[in-house]
Amino acid sequence: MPAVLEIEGLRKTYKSRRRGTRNALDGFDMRVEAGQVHGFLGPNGSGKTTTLRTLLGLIRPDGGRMAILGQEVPAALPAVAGHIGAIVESPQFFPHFTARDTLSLLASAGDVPAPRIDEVLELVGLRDRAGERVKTYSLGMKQRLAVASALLKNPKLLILDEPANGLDPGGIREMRTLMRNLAESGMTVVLSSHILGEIQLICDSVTIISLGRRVASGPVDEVLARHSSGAVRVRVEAATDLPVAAEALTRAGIRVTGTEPDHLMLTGVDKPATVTRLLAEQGLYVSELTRVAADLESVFLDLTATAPVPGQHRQVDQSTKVGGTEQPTSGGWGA
Ligand SMILES: Nc1ncnc2c1ncn2[C@@H]1O[C@H](COP(=O)(O)OP(=O)(O)OP(=O)(O)O)[C@@H](O)[C@H]1O
Repeated sequence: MPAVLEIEGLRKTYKSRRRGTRNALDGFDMRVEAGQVHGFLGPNGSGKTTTLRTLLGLIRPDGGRMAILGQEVPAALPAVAGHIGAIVESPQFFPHFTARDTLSLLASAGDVPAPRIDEVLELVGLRDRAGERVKTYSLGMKQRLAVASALLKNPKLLILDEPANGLDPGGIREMRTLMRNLAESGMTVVLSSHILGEIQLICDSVTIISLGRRVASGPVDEVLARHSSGAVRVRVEAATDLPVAAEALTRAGIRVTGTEPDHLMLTGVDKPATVTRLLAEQGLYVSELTRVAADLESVFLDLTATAPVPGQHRQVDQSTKVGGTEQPTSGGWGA
């Protein structure tokens, strides 16, 4: 079966007189199979929005190819646009309109039959509040209205940029249930998110992007299994010594992917005895050293510290880490 979404070698360079040249996408690949909830992950500035905007024909790429539902885009966008629902920029609604007014306006503009309005209101759980003005809605309700508007055309592919952004835990859970229900009804959902625990719960598969290139992709379980090797939790006798421990391990080329109040998370540890030795050299005594299955967050943090090899044009999956510990300049984390 052809992929619902296929991207190969996508390139985009922004040029501006003030900021110079910036490679936002540097030969990026992505593939999403039908009926999946697919997570699109990357640090700030890694190229997610550029990818989604390029897919939707809002930005012209400098190279590479893209296909949606088996048709090459942007050439076939007029033919496939009716099968795509997308929220890439924060949608703006008329504050004095009700949700029903808003959807009616969009439905008549898009030739969507009126009964579909009630269907989408039901799907996103806004039917009871559909007669209230949007300005009285919570952020979560506005997000659900945005999803409802993207669902009007009953798309085969739904693309959502940060759908859980700013939502409280209850809102995030509702969004999760909605995504799963949509996938079960046969829709393919691509969502970018910064909430990695959420992506791990919600998604069947993921693509991780860093510095405009793919660093990992595949079913969530496989990505975790492939990148879990060498994940270790370490405690020392006095928790106040953890910063010294982290520094010594980092100096020796071990990646510290998490610093908790009472322990450190490490990756890339071939021999746990190395950790014991390095810490003993600092006069620190290990009280726990446990191999753990990595979660998506630690895999992500590890992978996005991976930089392309200068001068080589290939996916970062095969490239090396810069200095073992260096973070990409465009890295960073959080919304
Ligand atoms: N219009 C533009 N002009 C110049 N540079 C841009 C423009 N838009 C994006 N960039 C740069 O391209 C790179 C990729 O940006 P992009 O917005 O695609 O990243 P992102 O992964 O969506 O980030 P975030 O998670 O912060 O939204 C960044 O270095 C960004 O500064």
